[in-house]
Amino acid sequence: MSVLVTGGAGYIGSHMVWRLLDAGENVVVIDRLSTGFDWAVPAEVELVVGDIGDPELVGKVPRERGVSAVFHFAGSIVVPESVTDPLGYYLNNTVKSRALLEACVDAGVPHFIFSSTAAVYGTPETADPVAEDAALRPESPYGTSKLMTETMLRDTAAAHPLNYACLRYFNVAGADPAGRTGQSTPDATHLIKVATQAALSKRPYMQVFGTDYPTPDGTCIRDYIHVTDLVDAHYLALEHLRATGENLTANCGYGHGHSVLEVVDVVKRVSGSEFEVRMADRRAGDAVSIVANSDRIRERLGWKPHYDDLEKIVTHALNWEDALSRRNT
Ligand SMILES: NC(=O)c1ccc[n+]([C@@H]2O[C@H](COP(=O)([O-])OP(=O)(O)OC[C@H]3O[C@@H](n4cnc5c(N)ncnc54)[C@H](O)[C@@H]3O)[C@@H](O)[C@H]2O)c1
Ligand SMILES: O=c1ccn([C@@H]2O[C@H](COP(=O)(O)OP(=O)(O)O[C@H]3O[C@H](CO)[C@@H](O)[C@H](O)[C@H]3O)[C@@H](O)[C@H]2O)c(=O)[nH]1
Repeated sequence: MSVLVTGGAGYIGSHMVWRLLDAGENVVVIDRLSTGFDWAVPAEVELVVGDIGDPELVGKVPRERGVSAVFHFAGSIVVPESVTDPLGYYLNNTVKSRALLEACVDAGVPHFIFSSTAAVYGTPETADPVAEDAALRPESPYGTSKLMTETMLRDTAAAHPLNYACLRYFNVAGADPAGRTGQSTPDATHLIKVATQAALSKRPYMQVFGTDYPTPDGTCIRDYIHVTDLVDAHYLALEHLRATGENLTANCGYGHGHSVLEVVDVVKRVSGSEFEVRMADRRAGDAVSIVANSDRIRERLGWKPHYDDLEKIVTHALNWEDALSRRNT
């Protein structure tokens, strides 16, 4: 039997692949390599280059490889891009997830673990950490495209012998502490990635989007979760589905946040680089503050994070960014 990882050549998916290998699982990856890299997939893992929306491909792989669980990471992930290209996002994140799900039902795959997002909540009503039963009011086509897949999963699991976990990630950052993989997309827009690139002079400067928010230092607050703790949560979710068959929707975050300026300060301190930071206007669509209530994942899965420390997250991100420079030259 094997475990299928869609998007396994991407940032989070490649960490999942290593986590599964570390646990002794057989792994197969489907990735079309739009933002992922073939070299990010370990040599011992079969990489099927193709699209999860291709019914022939997704019809074949689960049957031929005896797939007993799917981790579904493949998708489009840039919130502002989804605003200008909503149909592209509904196609890649919703329509193609439907094709994959149908193939899983047809092949009798019992367990499905889905990459959802904090963007399903939109801007929370209060500054308190947001729990899973909060109102679901996505503010972008990206968030809606993910919520629609959550809904498809719920309804499919009610009708077929398939169970699922929807894991709603907050801000994923950092890299494999052993240096085996990391965030490799050169034009990624995520704060910690951008700041580490500025620290290593891969960018001439970075910008802080908005300094007049109603927060202590005027910049937005996010809950940054180390990618290794995130993939640990995924593996626990798989064990939970295998053991209990109970569906689960859970936030993945630590339960406390950091402002943009705090992140920038930590990157400067850890890197020892005084890179230029320009204060800029607010970026469209940014929530002021969003932090996870993570009680459910801790209680139901017994999840205990090991890297709940911004300095460690930044250190690992910097180490990977540095290693990438050597790979690119
Ligand atoms: N990075 C974050 O902070 C974050 C937060 C919340 C949710 N997520 C979700 O996690 C998942 C992984 O994100 P990531 O940061 O690793 O992004 P990524 O872009 O690094 O990885 C996505 C992978 O999917 C592949 N892919 C995209 N569309 C595909 C398709 N139609 N068929 C086959 N392969 C396809 C890409 O080539 C890439 O390798 C996404 O679903 C994203 O929405 C990410
Ligand atoms: O160069 C930069 C990049 C970001 N930011 C700010 O940093 C914060 C975090 O931004 P970013 O790292 O782009 O993440 P988010 O926009 O919060 O979105 C991420 O986190 C969401 C979950 O919270 C996921 O759904 C998304 O896929 C993922 O991109 C925001 O206030 C940004 O305005 C800057 O000031 N300068």
